[in-house]
Amino acid sequence: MDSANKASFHEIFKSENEIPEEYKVAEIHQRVYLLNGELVEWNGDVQNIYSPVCIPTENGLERKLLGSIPNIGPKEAMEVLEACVKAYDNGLGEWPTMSVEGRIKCMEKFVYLMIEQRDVVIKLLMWEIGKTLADSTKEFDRTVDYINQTIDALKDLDRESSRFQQAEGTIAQIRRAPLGVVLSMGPFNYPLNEIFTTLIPALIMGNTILFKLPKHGVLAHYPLLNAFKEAFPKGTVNTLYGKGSEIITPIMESGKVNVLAFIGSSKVANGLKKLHPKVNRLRAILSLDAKNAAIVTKNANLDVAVSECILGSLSFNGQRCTALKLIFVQKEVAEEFTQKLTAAVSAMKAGLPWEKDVKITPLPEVNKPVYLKECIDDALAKGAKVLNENGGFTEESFVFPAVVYPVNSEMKLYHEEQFGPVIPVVPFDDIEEPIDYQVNADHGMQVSIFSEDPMEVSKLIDPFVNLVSRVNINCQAQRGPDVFPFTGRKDSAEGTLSVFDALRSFSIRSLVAAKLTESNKNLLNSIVRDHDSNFLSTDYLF
Ligand SMILES: NC(=O)C1=CN([C@@H]2O[C@H](COP(=O)(O)OP(=O)(O)OC[C@H]3O[C@@H](n4cnc5c(N)ncnc54)[C@H](OP(=O)(O)O)[C@@H]3O)[C@@H](O)[C@H]2O)C=CC1
Ligand SMILES: O=C(O)[C@H](O)COP(=O)(O)O
Repeated sequence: MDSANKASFHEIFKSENEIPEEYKVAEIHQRVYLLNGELVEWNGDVQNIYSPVCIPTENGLERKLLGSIPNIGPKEAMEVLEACVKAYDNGLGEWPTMSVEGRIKCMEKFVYLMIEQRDVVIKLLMWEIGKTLADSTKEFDRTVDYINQTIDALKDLDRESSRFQQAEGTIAQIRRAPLGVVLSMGPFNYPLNEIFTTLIPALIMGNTILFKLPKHGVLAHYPLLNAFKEAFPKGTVNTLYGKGSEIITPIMESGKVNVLAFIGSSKVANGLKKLHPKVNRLRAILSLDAKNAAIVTKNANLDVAVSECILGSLSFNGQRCTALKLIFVQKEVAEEFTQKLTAAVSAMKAGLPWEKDVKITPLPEVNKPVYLKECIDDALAKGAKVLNENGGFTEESFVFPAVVYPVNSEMKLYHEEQFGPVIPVVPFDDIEEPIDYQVNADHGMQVSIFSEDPMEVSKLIDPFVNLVSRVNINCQAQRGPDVFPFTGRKDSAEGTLSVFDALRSFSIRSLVAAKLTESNKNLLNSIVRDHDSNFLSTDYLF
């Protein structure tokens, strides 16, 4: 890389006085955690939280200190678990027995209090994980929408379970009952949204929750602690802060967690599952790693393919499980495609999260720049090139995206989930090659097919529908809309999330059944009206 190009990236990190006042945040030194409805004070060990945004100092670039959080130990972690177990009380606690209407009211109060914290949470997301202003705002608003959609979906579900079914002389009402104590954990790339995609449906179905936040993104939750405390009964929601390996291990080993709701890497998820002494009693709802491929055939509209592959590969610097992490391009169009791709990547603006039009921002994971360099060097040593001039340029936490070509199955970039701003491009002759990749991959989440030929598209859909859980046609891979099912095959997922699926995943269908006689009909009719007296449907079977 020549020094003129490097110089243009030195401007990325600004001194504190160059940061606009409206985007500055005060340090947060959190000394409380939520236990049994109280914000319990913590005077022990703490963990410092740093931003991926660096500040130039006399000693060079340094990650800005954002604050600190309690490092609670195993003893306190077990108290948090016990509060949760007690609040559930074998299904007899205040929360699991509360009417659906009552739970919805609590959730509505929570959303109201959450929205009051919108601006500060968005600012913290930018500082803690380096997400752009547009994407941080989207993460917050999407989370609020998700909660509201969940409330609506629960109303529909409750209406459904107010009805009776009858077959073979038996009549039954199918109720949705909670599962128990849910441990919810999530990754750093959507620290707010991902935790809430399990915590909210689990909670509203009557389970009690303890949750552990990722170390990048934990402070963005601090303004919401009070909302949890105010909105829900004691012990219903409890928080864990500290080193995952120290505090989660005893919790899992206790056997008192009924549901592990985990979004993150399969390595950590599988390790946690194994700790449960009776793993058959543990329900696991997991959303895990993926290496989604794009397939650009000779019949693709290359402009569409390039713009969607860039969105897919580089939104939030490629740090999404749904990101496109390997691009197959048919040899006939490989040169034109890579030229267009390289030009578009080179034109992307790098900078700090709140700056206008910025798409490429600093990365939170301290070791990520070194790991990405290893992957790129491995490919270079095996015959690939970085096509764009500044590709892979690194300055402390910042890495400019690299288009690497031609990548093959001997290289790390072909197999490993880079989860960062590197686009490996694989030329292919025969369409069987990307299919083989998917057959042999450990993951099976999504694929994106780019072609304008209906016959070709139709021929490709069938194998891929059976290899992954979503086939995208002429568009990038993504989780949304959140009402669509979100899952994966092989190491990519266990269970399904979405506004509707999650309510079902965090509950069990529990029957109230009776012989179909005239007197039972009358009895059940009056029971269902009682159960439903202050809520919803009057649309009964009889
Ligand atoms: N399918 C999906 O929906 C998504 C999947 N992902 C996947 O997540 C990964 C990236 O996220 P990342 O945050 O690095 O995932 P990790 O699996 O490293 O972390 C997820 C959570 O587990 C905690 N944790 C990590 N190690 C341990 C341990 N030994 N014991 C207990 N808890 C632990 C983390 O806490 P701490 O931060 O404190 O270490 C964090 O809260 C990628 O593989 C990506 O594909 C990401 C987003 C969505
Ligand atoms: O965390 C992730 O990577 C998400 O599940 C991806 O969500 P998105 O496709 O909406 O960005």
